[in-house]
Amino acid sequence: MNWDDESTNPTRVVGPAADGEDRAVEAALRPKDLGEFVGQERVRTQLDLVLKAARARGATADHVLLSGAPGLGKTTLSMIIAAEMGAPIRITSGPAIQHAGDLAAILSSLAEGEVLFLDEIHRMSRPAEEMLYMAMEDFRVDVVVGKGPGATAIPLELPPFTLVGATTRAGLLPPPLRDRFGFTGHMEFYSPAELERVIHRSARLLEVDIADQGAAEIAGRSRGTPRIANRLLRRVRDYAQVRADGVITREVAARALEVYEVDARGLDRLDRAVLTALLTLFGGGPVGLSTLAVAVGEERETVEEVAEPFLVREGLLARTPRGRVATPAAWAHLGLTPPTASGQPGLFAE
Ligand SMILES: Nc1ncnc2c1ncn2[C@@H]1O[C@H](COP(=O)(O)OP(=O)(O)OP(=O)(O)O)[C@@H](O)[C@H]1O
Repeated sequence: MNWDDESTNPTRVVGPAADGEDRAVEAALRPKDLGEFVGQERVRTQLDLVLKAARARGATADHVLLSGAPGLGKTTLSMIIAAEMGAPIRITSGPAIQHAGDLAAILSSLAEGEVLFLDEIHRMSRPAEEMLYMAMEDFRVDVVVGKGPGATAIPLELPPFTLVGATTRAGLLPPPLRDRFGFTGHMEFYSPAELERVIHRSARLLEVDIADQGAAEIAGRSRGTPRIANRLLRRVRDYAQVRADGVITREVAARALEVYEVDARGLDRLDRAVLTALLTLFGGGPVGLSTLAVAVGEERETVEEVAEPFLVREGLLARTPRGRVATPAAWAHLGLTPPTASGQPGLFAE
């Protein structure tokens, strides 16, 4: 099974990247203003001040950098910024801008005050990135015409605009780019209570009948991510329609998510396979990544990049210099007992 490309992998119901169905329904579920946007109090309060101050000055808002994992609401916030400023928005991404000319074409066609949302800004090409520095600071680009010794740079004035850059890793951005943003917002994973609010709101929009406990059950399995919460809600709705009376109760949600192999903590089959192998075959570790990957019949990269980040975040697995090690919480989660002194003691075993 190919788990690597989460964007095309239809089997991973807890993958954070958007799939085709997500894209089709997300537009309808996006909050339209800051008041509707759930959670992220700090970013919301700070952004509210930035936008209100810009509006009061009759100016274009400062450039904004949003960092955080996929599915936490960066695209949604960029649309809210445009809406709050009463400005149009243009959406593109770093990988779509291969040449500086691609960027020049976009920048030169922006309207005054327009918001340019640049997703995955860390994946832009170097020449485009350098052009962006000048555009952000001076609202000007140099368009190079011709090649070789005869090439000339023609300066082009741009209307003031607001760049909203999004990145999963702010640390990957070169400091000169990072420094040109007036405001940086770090998006955190959502608490279960916040996800419950997201789920109730989406259920209302999708006209799905859901009990508080049903929403809590889905929230607990959504890995801190609204996109996953909305996707699980849709899968549970299907189950409720076909196998129950359409109402999402706690039992219906739990049964539905069992069908999709998402456990009470949001682990899926791959996550559990990795943990089970670590505990049952290697006594909780330490064990090398390659050995662990062979044991679960997956590629090293799949284990390292798809399964491990969430297991580490949940405090179920630790990456140590000696190899992968299960924590006491991992034994408890799978209902297993760690080996005693007569067995093979793990790093965390007493
Ligand atoms: N704070 C929030 N309140 C309510 N819904 C939210 C919130 N954040 C995200 N969502 C929902 O989650 C979905 C995914 O959000 P969005 O596309 O903005 O994430 P993203 O961070 O841009 O992801 P990616 O980096 O993969 O593009 C949206 O449909 C939106 O409805």
